[in-house]
Amino acid sequence: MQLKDPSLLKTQCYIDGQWLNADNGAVIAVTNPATGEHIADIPKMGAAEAERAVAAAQTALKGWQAKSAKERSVILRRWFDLMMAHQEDLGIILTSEQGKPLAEAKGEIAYGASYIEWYAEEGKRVYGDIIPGPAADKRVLVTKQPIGVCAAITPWNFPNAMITRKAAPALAAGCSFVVRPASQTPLSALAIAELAHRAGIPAGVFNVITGGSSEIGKVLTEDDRVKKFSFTGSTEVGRKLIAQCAGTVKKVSMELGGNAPFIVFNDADIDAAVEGAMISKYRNAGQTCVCANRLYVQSGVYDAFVDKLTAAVAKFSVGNGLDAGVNFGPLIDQNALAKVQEHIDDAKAKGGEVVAGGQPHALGGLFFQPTIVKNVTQAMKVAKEETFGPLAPVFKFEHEDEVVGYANDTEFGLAAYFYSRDIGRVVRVSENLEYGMVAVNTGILSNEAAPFGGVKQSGLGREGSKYGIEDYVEIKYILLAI
Ligand SMILES: NC(=O)C1=CN([C@@H]2O[C@H](COP(=O)(O)OP(=O)(O)OC[C@H]3O[C@@H](n4cnc5c(N)ncnc54)[C@H](OP(=O)(O)O)[C@@H]3O)[C@@H](O)[C@H]2O)C=CC1
Ligand SMILES: O=C(O)CCCC(=O)O
Repeated sequence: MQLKDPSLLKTQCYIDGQWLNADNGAVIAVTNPATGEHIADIPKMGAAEAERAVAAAQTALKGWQAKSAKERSVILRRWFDLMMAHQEDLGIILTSEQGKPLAEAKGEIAYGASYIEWYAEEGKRVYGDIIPGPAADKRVLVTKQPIGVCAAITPWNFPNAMITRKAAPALAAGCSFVVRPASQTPLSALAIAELAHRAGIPAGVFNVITGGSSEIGKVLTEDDRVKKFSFTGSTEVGRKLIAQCAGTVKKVSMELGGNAPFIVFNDADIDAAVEGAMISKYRNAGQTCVCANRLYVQSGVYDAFVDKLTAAVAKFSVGNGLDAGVNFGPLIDQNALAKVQEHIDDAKAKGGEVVAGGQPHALGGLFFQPTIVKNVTQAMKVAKEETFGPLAPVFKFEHEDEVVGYANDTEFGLAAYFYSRDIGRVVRVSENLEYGMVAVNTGILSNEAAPFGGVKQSGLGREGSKYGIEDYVEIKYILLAI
């Protein structure tokens, strides 16, 4: 890895301001999904080290919450500046462990850093209220206080932004934080810790621990010192972690699976819809929870849309994300490839027609061809399950009510997209889609100013925006008799 600042490549955990190995010296290998090359070994820590990280966060809490919001803001702003100053190196580390093309990785660094910038400001605006009391001699005061030690488990698909999106509001509110990143992508998390150290975040306020997911997860969800737990990942694991948090009645936030519909009506701007589908479907090789999973196209524009999408997909340059010109990287692992292939095979067996891709890429390894299948129906697996890969299944529909019914026929409710130029339809469909986020005439909706999150089994809580910090504070009511 050619870094301008090689000291950003950390291979130890960051606990209580110290760089540490696992007690027993065990390690986990990190490999580059594009090349299979071994990049680093990181500590395989367990319950004992996790308890120490929680203890450090508990000890550091007092000093951090005693600082003024403005003092915390100055430190967070420094963290943001450092992240942007090292955007190129952080991008290279991210691409090397995760696979997404370098331009996308650098985009994620800026996106991740934007949450730190946002909450450096928002932390100063955690307002309370003074409410007229129930009697003339009473005043009701409402204040918001940091919830306490916060913990998080994050996934491999956004190794930087899924950490900053949780840590920034926590730290801005005056909480301390322990994160356990995915074992496939720990190096981005450790680089973030190095920059937290350089920014002057006090020891114990921000901790990164790598290692066994169930062992560490058990401590982070069951230790009573942790007051708030946040997770991004699959719905299956999320359910388990919510249950584990129940024993100590922790506040939880969950960003879980999606099954995003992407609807194109006859009155849409088809070129804009194709452009939106390209980014919504194929960003990060289809591995985001807000990726379009089901493309519903009205019959009048179905053939034109499929033809234009097929032409656009043919222009992808697949390869190692660090190579110039590459804009489509590998998948994360063999399980991911197998799931994409399973969904394609199921669709083909039930009458779907592959019009682009359809199989592993000639480059071999973890590369899969960007794929489009047409003549897809509700009977196929792709209608119900999240593919989390580069497969665009295109369904045909006739009527607005029919497609809204299909779109809502899922236990998930994270993101939905649609294209239409009819203002009445835009309002109706936006209101009728049972999703936490709806994008109209655009294929990308994530930004730090907006509340990111889902309804139904896609999760609990919101991240980003003025709403995101609410999860990291407790409301205290003080009754004042005068
Ligand atoms: N909402 C989203 O953004 C994401 C959704 N997904 C969905 O999940 C599917 C499977 O992906 P996968 O990576 O396996 O997702 P997981 O939900 O299994 O992994 C997400 C994170 O949870 C950790 N984890 C897994 N099991 C436990 C456990 N029992 N206790 C504590 N932590 C745990 C993982 O650790 P480890 O390091 O061991 O993997 C990782 O850090 C994808 O195909 C996709 O459909 C996946 C990732 C992100
Ligand atoms: O897949 C995810 O959970 C990360 C969301 C990506 C985004 O913020 O757009």
